[in-house]
Amino acid sequence: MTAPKVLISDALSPAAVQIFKDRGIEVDFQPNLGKDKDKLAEIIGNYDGLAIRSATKVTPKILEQASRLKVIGRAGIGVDNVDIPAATAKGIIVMNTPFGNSITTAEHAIAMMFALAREIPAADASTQAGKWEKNRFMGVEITGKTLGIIGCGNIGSIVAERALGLRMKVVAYDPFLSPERALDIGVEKVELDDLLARADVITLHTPLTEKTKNVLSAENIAKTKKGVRIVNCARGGLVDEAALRKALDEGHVAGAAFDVFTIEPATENPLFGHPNVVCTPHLGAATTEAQENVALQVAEQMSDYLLRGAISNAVNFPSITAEEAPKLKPFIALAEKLGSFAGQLTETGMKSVHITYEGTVAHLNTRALSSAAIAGLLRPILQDVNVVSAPVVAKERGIVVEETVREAEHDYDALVTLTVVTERQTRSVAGTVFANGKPRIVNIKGITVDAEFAPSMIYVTNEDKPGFIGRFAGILGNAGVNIATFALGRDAPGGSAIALVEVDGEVPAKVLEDIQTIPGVKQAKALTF
Ligand SMILES: NC(=O)C1=CN([C@@H]2O[C@H](COP(=O)(O)OP(=O)(O)OC[C@H]3O[C@@H](n4cnc5c(N)ncnc54)[C@H](O)[C@@H]3O)[C@@H](O)[C@H]2O)C=CC1
Ligand SMILES: O=C(O)CCC(=O)C(=O)O
Repeated sequence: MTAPKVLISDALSPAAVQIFKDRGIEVDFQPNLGKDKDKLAEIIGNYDGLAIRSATKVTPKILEQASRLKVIGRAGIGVDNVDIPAATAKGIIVMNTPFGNSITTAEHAIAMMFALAREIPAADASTQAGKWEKNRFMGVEITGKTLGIIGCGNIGSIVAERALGLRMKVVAYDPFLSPERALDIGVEKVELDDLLARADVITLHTPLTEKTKNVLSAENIAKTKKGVRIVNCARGGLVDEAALRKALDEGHVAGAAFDVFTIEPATENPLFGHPNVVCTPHLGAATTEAQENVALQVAEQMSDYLLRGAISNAVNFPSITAEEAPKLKPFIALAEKLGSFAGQLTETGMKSVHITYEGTVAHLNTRALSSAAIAGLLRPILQDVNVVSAPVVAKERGIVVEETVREAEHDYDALVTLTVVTERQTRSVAGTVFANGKPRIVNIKGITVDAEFAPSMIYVTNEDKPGFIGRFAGILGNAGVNIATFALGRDAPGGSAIALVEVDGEVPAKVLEDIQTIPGVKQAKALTF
């Protein structure tokens, strides 16, 4: 196997380069490339992995050229510079490092709050200009004031902890914060309007989503306490910058400290130039410690995926540990092949898919297995679908996916059963993995069979009547198609029967037509795996 190749297109700590090298991965470190999208598009096709911070924008145009890209690693938290749906559609894993820079970013928010409270940047500029304006600067004390945190996740809760240490009162608005967690952190969970009315300082720590965009709109800014100070170290776009400027100009808002802006790099912005505004150029994560953390973590995670198939902190795929990956691999192949079997036989719209995991397989990562099964199922119809994109594609098409896990209730150590409900019928197929690691199909529509998945197969359903095998073999022999293996099954003597036949080479359409003419044959289909 040739060594995977990774491109680092942003200013990551060089620690990442060393990790990739130590793990045997070829690495190109081009810290300024992210800003040159044409050059990035030109060379991205040479890489299996792309490690970035926030300067590189991974757009559909870049992804179009990324023919062998398997993983994008964001050394940081926000992945809004990556087009996740486009990456997912191409089967590219997108991972981030959700905790590596949280403390540093929380500290930046606290630093910004103090900078506002004591006007440190303006006082510094004035002092260094030789003005000694001791009477110009009159700050406010933080102790006893109320901090309103919008978004109390990793960073928000660290900010809360620090603020409580500063003897502030902390209220938090976060619809996903449980009352127990709020109690644990020591914050009062409140509604947004309550926070707006009570906070002396508001700090934002949510991602930018449709729901959080302009969470501090003109209308909401108007609901804040007069003299409020606003800190944004999360994402540009959470606050309506023009409305905030107006509120600053009118003296309703006493100060604003922004690290992030609606348009970045921010070379101009409505907030710029106001005397009570403090700005930093997206420095929230910029400490040596945080950058080492995220660089090391992203390099480890990407290497683990490229070399061992382990997935952690992916935003578009369930996690798979390095220990789990080899155990999962044969079952991923089984799930994909069972899906493919059902997909190749499905001719009408699918309504739902039910996947049952029994025995030892029930203890594996069934979400990953279900993604593989759905990819196999949809690929005969959609081609471009893959293990990463399959669940999203199924959802878009209105296909309901359900999973059941249970202890073994049969002879197999592990059994995966896939049931597909279409507009016309319900079809089940089940398989297992033998000790040699090879997936086998063991049941079709309730009829026991035993066959390996072969590159070229013929699937026949027929009435269990004498004479079928002789005629079938005759048709294949006359057409020069060699039979490699032959698996038969039936529900009862004289009942419904199934033949799953491995052949060498492609099955000519004429052969299938002739098989259909054998008395009692209901369906004959060529399958490929
Ligand atoms: N300035 C910088 O350099 C950095 C900025 N960030 C940004 O900080 C933000 C927060 O990061 P983490 O705390 O790690 O994320 P997180 O996912 O742990 O926390 C986000 C919180 O926002 C809450 N939330 C989601 N929708 C909400 C809504 N509509 N209203 C209120 N709360 C809502 C979530 O429930 C969650 O608790 C991210 O957007 C990230 O991009 C992160 C690191 C550095
Ligand atoms: O890499 C950076 O400096 C930006 C960090 C950030 O915004 C994030 O991790 O979400």
